Amino acid sequence: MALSEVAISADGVVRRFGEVNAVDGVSLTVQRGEIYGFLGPNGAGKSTLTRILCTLLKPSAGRATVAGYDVDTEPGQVRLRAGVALQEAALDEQQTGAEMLALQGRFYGLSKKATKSRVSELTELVDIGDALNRRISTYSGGMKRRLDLALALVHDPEVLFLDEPTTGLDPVSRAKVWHEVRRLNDELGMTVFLTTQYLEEADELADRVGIINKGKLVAEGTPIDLKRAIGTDVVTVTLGGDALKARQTLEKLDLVERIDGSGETLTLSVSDGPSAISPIAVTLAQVSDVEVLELSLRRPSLDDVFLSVTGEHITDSSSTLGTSVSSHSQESS
Ligand SMILES: Nc1ncnc2c1ncn2[C@@H]1O[C@H](COP(=O)(O)OP(=O)(O)OP(=O)(O)O)[C@@H](O)[C@H]1O
Repeated sequence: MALSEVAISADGVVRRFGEVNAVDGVSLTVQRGEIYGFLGPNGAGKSTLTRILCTLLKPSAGRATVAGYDVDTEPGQVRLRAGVALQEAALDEQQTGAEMLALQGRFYGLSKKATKSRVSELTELVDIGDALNRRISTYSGGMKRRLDLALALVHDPEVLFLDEPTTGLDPVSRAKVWHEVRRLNDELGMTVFLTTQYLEEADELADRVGIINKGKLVAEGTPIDLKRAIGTDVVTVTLGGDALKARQTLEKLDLVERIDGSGETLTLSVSDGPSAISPIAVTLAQVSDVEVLELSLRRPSLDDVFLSVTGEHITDSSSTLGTSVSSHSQESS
């Protein structure tokens, strides 16, 4: 049978928990070989859709396929072709990494010989080499995630599901996971469906991003197209002194389309950032009792995309991995 070009499809998928529509009519398509970033705040419905696609949860309505098979009616076929690393890795702390990988190999019906050669391939692929023969209880958080990733790959899946693969990891471990995901995609052409609440992660890794809020897909596209569609640049001003007075003055400038934020830091939407920045600086310099502590121009971020479609920021600073969204989005735009 020819391999389907569509790796994942969801058509009007709904999942209810009592009164809550955790997933509320999501339709999306992921092509083979894509990295699809499913971005949204806590409780948006990311894990629920992932669990449905991995056959761990039944949809209340709608239809979904993975690798061409229906997740509801052909779950066995889907499981053979899908690798899954969920948020809570189910690792047995008393076993070694090698033992768990061998067990997983047997679970998928690989012979002892095939499992051994697969384990050595995986050791290289996910960079867990010398820790494999240690008990999992000695692993760091990053090591556990990488072992979990290796476990998801034992049966050489066509589609890899990663549910928030870097939540809680330090920057070095996070960079390693990103590197591995890219390598799996580049070298093996593996399709990756990755949920994240981190803007940078979606921006860095995903070919396309779907933004989910309250169970609904509210925007979808390449990170660059999504940000371009905002149509404005962003000027951020940090002020000392009478910030309210500064804001009122800025509101009178025609070139400022919108001002968000309160207190000392204001976010100004402008259609042409480079030509707006100097009138803004000159205007602020003329306001008495106001000091400009910082003035910067940036391209829109995925958070600005989220803001424009939902009226809210995606979440607090935890979504930005502790780095400035602005500097990152400037680099990647
Ligand atoms: N088993 C369940 N029973 C009842 N409600 C649930 C269940 N699982 C999820 N929910 C609810 O469904 C909604 C979506 O949850 P989900 O875990 O899919 O969100 P998420 O985007 O993955 O968030 P997080 O990043 O916090 O994991 C939330 O309101 C959650 O409380």
